[in-house]
Amino acid sequence: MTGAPTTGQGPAPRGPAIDFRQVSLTLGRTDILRDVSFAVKAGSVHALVGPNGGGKSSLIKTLLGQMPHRGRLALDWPHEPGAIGYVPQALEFDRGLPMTVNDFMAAMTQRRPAFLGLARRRAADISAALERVGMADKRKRRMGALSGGERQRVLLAQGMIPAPSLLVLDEPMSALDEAGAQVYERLLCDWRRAGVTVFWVEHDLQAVRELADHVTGLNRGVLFDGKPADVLTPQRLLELFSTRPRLAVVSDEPAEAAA
Ligand SMILES: Nc1ncnc2c1ncn2[C@@H]1O[C@H](COP(=O)(O)OP(=O)(O)OP(=O)(O)O)[C@@H](O)[C@H]1O
Repeated sequence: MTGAPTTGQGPAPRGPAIDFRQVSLTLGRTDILRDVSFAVKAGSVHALVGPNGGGKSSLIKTLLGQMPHRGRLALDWPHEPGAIGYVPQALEFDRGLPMTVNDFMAAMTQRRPAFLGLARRRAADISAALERVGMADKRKRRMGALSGGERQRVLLAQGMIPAPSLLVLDEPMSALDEAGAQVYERLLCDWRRAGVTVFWVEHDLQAVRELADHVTGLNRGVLFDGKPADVLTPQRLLELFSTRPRLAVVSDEPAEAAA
């Protein structure tokens, strides 16, 4: 056992605590993240909110080791390191591609090429994951023929194989309809019960208020950090999503660029 903090409620966590300590990211000449410091408790559902372009996806990519950051980023696992599931914001692909849901799940979750079919070892996991998101009956549909919400359910399903101890979700609810949102809420309950750490970028602040244990506001740097009921105050939200600070930045640009 390590000294990972726990949520103080529910089961012993199987997911890691995460410590961001003065994490900065500069791409080209742009400061994307500046001295970002906050902690995610092991086994908690932790939401990340902020305006468009505030650096949320970049922080996720940094967490996944895909960005040349400065500062310290540590994952403190309660036991052996487990699997990390990642659900991206969207999936870019040619809609005309003859790729079924089964093909996509095979390509995402097994090493052998998808055209050789599903590995027997993975077939049961894939069926169970598609069942959990309500997509088992559409597994032979072409990915390009699915609605945005259905594609998002499939993206959630691929993030569940192999069973993750840490789930990193980039706006998983953005295209979900009401039924899809209920599916997602059930999954969150299951993950919380299993002690999985969930790090979740979300724009729907009502969902964050109802479903997250903790929330961090990010706009290049950390704006606030705490329990949703304490920190998501009307004044905070006004400041967070106000366009005025960005207009001030734009006014520094040459006139034609700002137009
Ligand atoms: N590879 C890159 N090179 C240069 N700038 C980048 C790169 N990736 C992202 N950025 C810039 O970093 C800033 C933060 O982008 P990011 O996608 O992390 O924000 P976000 O908070 O996830 O936004 P949204 O809510 O709109 O998805 C943006 O100004 C974006 O243009």
